[in-house]
Amino acid sequence: MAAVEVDDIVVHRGPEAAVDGVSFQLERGEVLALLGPNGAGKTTTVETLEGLLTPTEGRVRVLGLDPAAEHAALMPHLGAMPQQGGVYPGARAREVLDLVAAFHADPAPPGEVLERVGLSHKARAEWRTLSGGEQQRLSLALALVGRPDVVILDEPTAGIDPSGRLLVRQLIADLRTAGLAVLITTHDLEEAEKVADCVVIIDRGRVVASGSPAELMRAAGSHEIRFGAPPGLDTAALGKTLLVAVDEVAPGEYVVAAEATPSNINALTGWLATHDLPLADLRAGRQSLEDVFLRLTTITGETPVVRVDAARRPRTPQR
Ligand SMILES: Nc1ncnc2c1ncn2[C@@H]1O[C@H](COP(=O)(O)OP(=O)(O)OP(=O)(O)O)[C@@H](O)[C@H]1O
Repeated sequence: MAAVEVDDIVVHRGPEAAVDGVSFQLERGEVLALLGPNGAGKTTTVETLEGLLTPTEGRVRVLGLDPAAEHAALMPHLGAMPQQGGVYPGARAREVLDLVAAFHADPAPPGEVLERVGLSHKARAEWRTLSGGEQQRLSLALALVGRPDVVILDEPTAGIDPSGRLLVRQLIADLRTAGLAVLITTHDLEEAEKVADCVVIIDRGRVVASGSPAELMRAAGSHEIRFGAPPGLDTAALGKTLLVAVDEVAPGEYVVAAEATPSNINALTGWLATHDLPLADLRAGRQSLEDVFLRLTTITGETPVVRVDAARRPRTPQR
């Protein structure tokens, strides 16, 4: 049994379906990143996993439990970090953590948790006096103090400084190593690429791609060779030789839509040599997850250009 199972759920917020046929699974010891543009349905999905919203169609299970109908049984095992803290403004950081720890049968020592999120020095500070990033860190501590089996972190690094981001990434990696199932939503695609075993990209309430970051980048045909040479090369002729598209993306800067295999590099340098053209620089590259994301999601209000479904998830076909 997967730690989290989401099967073809439809979730309404008002008359509109904010989530419209989303499926994925998350195993223990895995990190899944839910990505998507603003309004895609990430928080709606997360709130459904937390039992705060109920799907009108489909099925959700967390540790085999229905999060809405079996909320009380699930809560001790689920650590959730909401997008907004929801903490009483006058409460002190350590007090809030102690309070939440007291609800759990076997909590982690609150002092240690505060230390792990780099907030020991603010233990006595009131919530309202914490900076945005510090509030985020405290929310993360609140999600972890009950020693959960499944952790859901809604934008865990939003507003957190670069060293805090590293800390959160390390923390997520530690949780995975400890065998927890970790689901994060994020707009930080570099973060998703670094920490996630599986990425699910949703747009307008539907899954447009899922798979490991590497699978997605491979499936999107994301390899390229970049090189510098004199401006105005005959890219059509070079493209014919290489049997792929060649673009001059800036004067004297070229991108070949091909993997940097020895034979492709050989063909490219051979063509330049034949035409007595100098090679200024040569880089083998891979597009980032951000490139893939932008290709797949609706950033202009038009229909997504490419749809990839690279991995075993979702199990059921998307509608
Ligand atoms: N309380 C609500 N009442 C009605 N509609 C809502 C409510 N909350 C969200 N929505 C709508 O549901 C859709 C999905 O919103 P959701 O918050 O799940 O998106 P998201 O992917 O988390 O976005 P973001 O990246 O901006 O946080 C949006 O169209 C949003 O306007």
